[in-house]
Amino acid sequence: MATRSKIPSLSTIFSLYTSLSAFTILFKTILHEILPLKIRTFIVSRFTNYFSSYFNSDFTFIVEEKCDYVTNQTFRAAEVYLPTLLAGITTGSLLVGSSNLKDPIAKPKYGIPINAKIIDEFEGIRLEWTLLSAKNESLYQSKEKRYFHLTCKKEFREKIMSDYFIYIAKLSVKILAQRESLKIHTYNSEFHVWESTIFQHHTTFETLAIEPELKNTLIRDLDAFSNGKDFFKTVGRAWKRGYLLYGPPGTGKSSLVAAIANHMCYSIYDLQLQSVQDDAMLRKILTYTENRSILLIEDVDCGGADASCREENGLWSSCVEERIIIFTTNHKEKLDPALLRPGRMDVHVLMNYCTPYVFRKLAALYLEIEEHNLFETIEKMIVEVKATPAEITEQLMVSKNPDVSLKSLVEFLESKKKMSKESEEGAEIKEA
Ligand SMILES: Nc1ncnc2c1ncn2[C@@H]1O[C@H](COP(=O)(O)OP(=O)(O)OP(=O)(O)O)[C@@H](O)[C@H]1O
Repeated sequence: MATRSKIPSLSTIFSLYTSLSAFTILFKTILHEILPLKIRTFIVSRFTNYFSSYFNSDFTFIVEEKCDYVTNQTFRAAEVYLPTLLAGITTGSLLVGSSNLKDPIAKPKYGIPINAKIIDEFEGIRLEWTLLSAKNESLYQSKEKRYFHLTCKKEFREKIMSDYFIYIAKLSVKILAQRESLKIHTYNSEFHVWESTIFQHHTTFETLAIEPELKNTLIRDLDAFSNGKDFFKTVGRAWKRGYLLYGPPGTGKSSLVAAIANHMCYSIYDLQLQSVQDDAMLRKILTYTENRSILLIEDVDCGGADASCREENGLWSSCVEERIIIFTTNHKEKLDPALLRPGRMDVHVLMNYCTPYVFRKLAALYLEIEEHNLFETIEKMIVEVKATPAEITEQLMVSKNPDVSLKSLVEFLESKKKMSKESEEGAEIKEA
């Protein structure tokens, strides 16, 4: 009975509803008549925001492609890491492709499709990634802006911030170290951008003909650099290494750069110093390069020594890590002495004319032979005549038949010897 008496009668409910409706109409009228449109919109939006964030338990991180004008490393890590999750994705379609020019029948890799949701799980936390794209139209150009949304439950926000982003950054470094194709970036000074293409130079330390001591010293130096993060930190130096490769044209300086890139699995940024106008421009160009890469400045003697010295002054060391800089020159004697001072370029490498060892290595590579009855003659001539490895390889490629190509090489060396003798005699006559 007591329970029954608490239930309101139908007439009470009806009269309550009527008075409530009347109040709502009256309130709406007051709102419309008294409050201006701007204030009404403001009140409504504040209510909407409050209730939507109260009921929505999700949190979204926005990861843009650029951060403080440089490549956002979190974006880069996501770009490298997410394709590893795509094999199990349950969308109706997937982006696939292969950039492996060395192996045309290589299995294609997954790419990240725009707008597709990619689900990840980290320590039991469900995460949802989406790659988005927006067009940024300006007066002069239309640029595509890409960014990721990473959504998780609000309560995991701190965990994701402190652990998950570091986890994917570490994984991406590992993945990049195993990638099969490197890139070469060339600076386009007209549009102020680095243009990239697949790096196809197959030279390795195995196929580079250099003296064994030099090869072993270089490999040891590169490996020590690669494992030296803690050392560089302890001694308070930026984690970078500078190499100066010098020697006559055709002695393998560019081939050595390729061997270093392939050994380290680093991409190359090829910069023409002539296209750099001042320090500010150089700084900007360098901030758009990624770490674990080689900055290559070829023919540094050709009018850019000032800029190379500026660069050496360490202006970029603060913003990049794990970097190798390689300068090449055919004329070391023309370089600004400031660049050659101790502590500037860490390693100076002379790439010189062909030696008997280098010749044998080239014969093994190009003709697949270890011995031949012309070897002794050729070795003797190589000691007397200055011939570059590039000149020797040209002769070795004359024919697949070793008898033919080695004979051609002997003739080439004989004519070179004759020419140098004639020019020496000419010089003596002039002096007389
Ligand atoms: N040490 C070497 N081992 C194997 N091949 C070599 C070597 N040196 C030169 N070559 C061959 O000669 C070609 C030209 O050499 P490379 O471009 O590396 O010389 P370089 O010293 O960089 O010349 P430049 O100063 O003109 O740029 C290479 O593509 C390669 O085929």
